[in-house]
Amino acid sequence: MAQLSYVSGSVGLITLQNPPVNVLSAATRQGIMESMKKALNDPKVKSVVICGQNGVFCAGADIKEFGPNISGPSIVPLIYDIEVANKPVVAAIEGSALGGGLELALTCHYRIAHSKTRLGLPEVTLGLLPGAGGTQLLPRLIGIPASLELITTGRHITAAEALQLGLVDHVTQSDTVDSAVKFALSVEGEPLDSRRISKRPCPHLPDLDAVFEAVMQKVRQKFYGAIAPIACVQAVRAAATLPFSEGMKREQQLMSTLFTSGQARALQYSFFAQRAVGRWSMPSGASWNTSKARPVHRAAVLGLGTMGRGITVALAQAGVSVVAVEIQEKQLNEAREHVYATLERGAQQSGVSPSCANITYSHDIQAVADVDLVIEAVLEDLSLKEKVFQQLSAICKPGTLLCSNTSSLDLNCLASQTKNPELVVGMHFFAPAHVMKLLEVVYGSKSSPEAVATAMQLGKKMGKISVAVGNCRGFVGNRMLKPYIEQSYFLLEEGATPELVDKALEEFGFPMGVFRMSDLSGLDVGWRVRKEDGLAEPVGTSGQITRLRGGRRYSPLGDILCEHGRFGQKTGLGWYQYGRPGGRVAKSDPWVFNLLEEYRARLGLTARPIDQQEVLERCLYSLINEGLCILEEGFASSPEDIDVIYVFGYGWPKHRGGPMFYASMVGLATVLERLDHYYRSNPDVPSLKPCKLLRQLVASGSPPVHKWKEITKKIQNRL
Ligand SMILES: CC(C)(COP(=O)(O)OP(=O)(O)OC[C@H]1O[C@@H](n2cnc3c(N)ncnc32)[C@H](O)[C@@H]1OP(=O)(O)O)[C@@H](O)C(=O)NCCC(=O)NCCSC(=O)/C=C/CCCCCCCCCCCCC(=O)O
Repeated sequence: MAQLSYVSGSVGLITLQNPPVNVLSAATRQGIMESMKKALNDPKVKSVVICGQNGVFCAGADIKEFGPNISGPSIVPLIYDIEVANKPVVAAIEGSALGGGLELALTCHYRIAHSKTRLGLPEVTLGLLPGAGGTQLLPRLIGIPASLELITTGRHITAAEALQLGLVDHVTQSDTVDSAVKFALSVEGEPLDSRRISKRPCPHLPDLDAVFEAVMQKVRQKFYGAIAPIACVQAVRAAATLPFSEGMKREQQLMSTLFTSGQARALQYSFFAQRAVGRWSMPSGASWNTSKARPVHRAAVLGLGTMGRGITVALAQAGVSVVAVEIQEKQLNEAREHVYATLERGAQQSGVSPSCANITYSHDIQAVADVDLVIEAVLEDLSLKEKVFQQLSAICKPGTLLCSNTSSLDLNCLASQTKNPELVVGMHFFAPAHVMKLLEVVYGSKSSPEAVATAMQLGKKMGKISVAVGNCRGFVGNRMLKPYIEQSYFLLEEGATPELVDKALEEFGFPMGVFRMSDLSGLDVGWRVRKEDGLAEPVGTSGQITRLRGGRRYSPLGDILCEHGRFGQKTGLGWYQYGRPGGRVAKSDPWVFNLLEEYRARLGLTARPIDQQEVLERCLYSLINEGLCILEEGFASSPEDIDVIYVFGYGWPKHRGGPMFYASMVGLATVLERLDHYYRSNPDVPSLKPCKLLRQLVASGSPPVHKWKEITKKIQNRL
């Protein structure tokens, strides 16, 4: 797992060999230790170069090994043997140097990086801190402010930025190992004391207390509820105030607390879940490793409203040539300007040139005739979309993939309008489409595996985390949102306020509670759907209110707000007041309190005290229950799919893993017991009725999330 060879007469070359990304698993650590010992004891060796096989230096500790019993040599003493070595050690960094990989490089006396390398200390994103000395070494090398920023965000940086910060000594465009070997030869025999970072003092920072206080406040706000960023700040503070050995002890202390935390488990689960969703499968058995994606060189976006514009930007930024079509001239011109400005801004931020040259605009749908793939993003109206799909099917060259950005309509209806329904899939983006990471790739009953593979691959190219899901109402994300929102309305009827419900959810870790979120996305969207479903009927001021519709409890509160023109932020009024249309700052609105009181009085409902626990249980457990139904019915193929959708599309707090992981942390038996309890007192609310899969999982001893598939398969086989 690490090999010593000899080059250029006097250089010992240690190569990490643990594909694909040379993580520091037990055998690799053992290999480094033995190779280092051999090289240092060999009088022929005057310098050492450490590199990684296959163009990757090292992605850090092996996360799969984390747990109560880590075997093999400990990482900290191992890499510090490198710093104390009496022969110069040079890190030849290419590909990635992350976490423990970067810490390994920091204990080397010199660092040469290839220009395409990414470096960083991303441990915070795994619920940890850089626990192999990173919090003590980095501030001594690049100073406190830059270290705080890198360590608390876990951001990966380019070699150019690393050079600017003083994190690496040289950046090369040519062969990294060759450059490092030449460099090692040039420094043989030179004194090493000044090269040992642990021996350096931390650069002085005036107003130390004020700097740390400000960073701590920022971190608490930005990563609400997460403990790792706070521990990171505390550890860096130790570097600034304590001698190295004391700082190391503090780092280890803080690391021990994080290492066994539920948050670390959740974040590490999420790391692997993000990768697992790429290994998609369909109920037919087709999957990622049996289906070949087609190349997409040229794509079209049809409809340049908010979503269409974001999708155009995302495609252009991914280097795909785009034909952007909008039939309304005014909207087309506005879109062109908007897309241009967004690309310019993005280019300024990332330091690359904008990709405007990749886009052509047209108001004629015929312009899509020779593209490889179309993404339709016209208004969310079934008959309009059906017409568009008929046209696309007639215009596009044979084999063009036809995708819809619908968030709720039946994909099979759209596919049935085309000559080749196997070429139709959903690509459900989230607003803003060029920013949000999530993409639901929806397969209909006739979608071909090749079409799914192509949409998944295009999503990856656009930097999205793509999840393949089945074609049920609302797909996965929005379907689960329905019972969550429904419960929040029922809670208002029973005595809660929007503020109380939102506070509970925001303290749980959502960036916005359900009511603030609804105000942001627009209350009229759901209202239109409910009207189409025949649920929302005008109430008026003196009309009768029926709470039982379609055989189940229904709350018309959202409809009443819409009847008063309160569509949320865009109208300046919704569940809160915003001062003006488009305002962002939510303020409590006495109008809403009065409405709730009058509403309860009209229905003879008595307000009762509701606590945060009840809000969380009812909103979250009903959402979890719906997720389990989706798994049971096979519209998502694994709990990881659902969790990734919720974390990356719906603001579920990352450090809680996702709804399925959270349920397993709370205890499936507890979730079942609470749902049973609430369903008993609300038998007209079917979303509170625990689903079969939940009962089955509990009956099987509540296995961990990665074992649920065995049980879902059994249920599906019986259906
Ligand atoms: C950028 C990447 C490196 C590469 O990206 P890409 O090319 O897209 O490839 P991927 O698909 O992402 O990855 C390929 C496969 O490799 C797997 N992988 C990647 N990284 C790791 C890893 N670090 N560990 C394990 N596996 C990894 C990945 O899953 C893929 O496989 P598969 O498809 O899933 O099968 C990108 O991969 C990336 O960003 N990787 C993560 C980098 C990272 O986060 N590194 C930091 C790791 S944590 C670390 O380094 C910590 C260091 C300090 C260690 C100190 C340890 C002390 C422990 C003791 C603490 C005391 C406890 C006391 C307890 C008590 O008191 O009891």
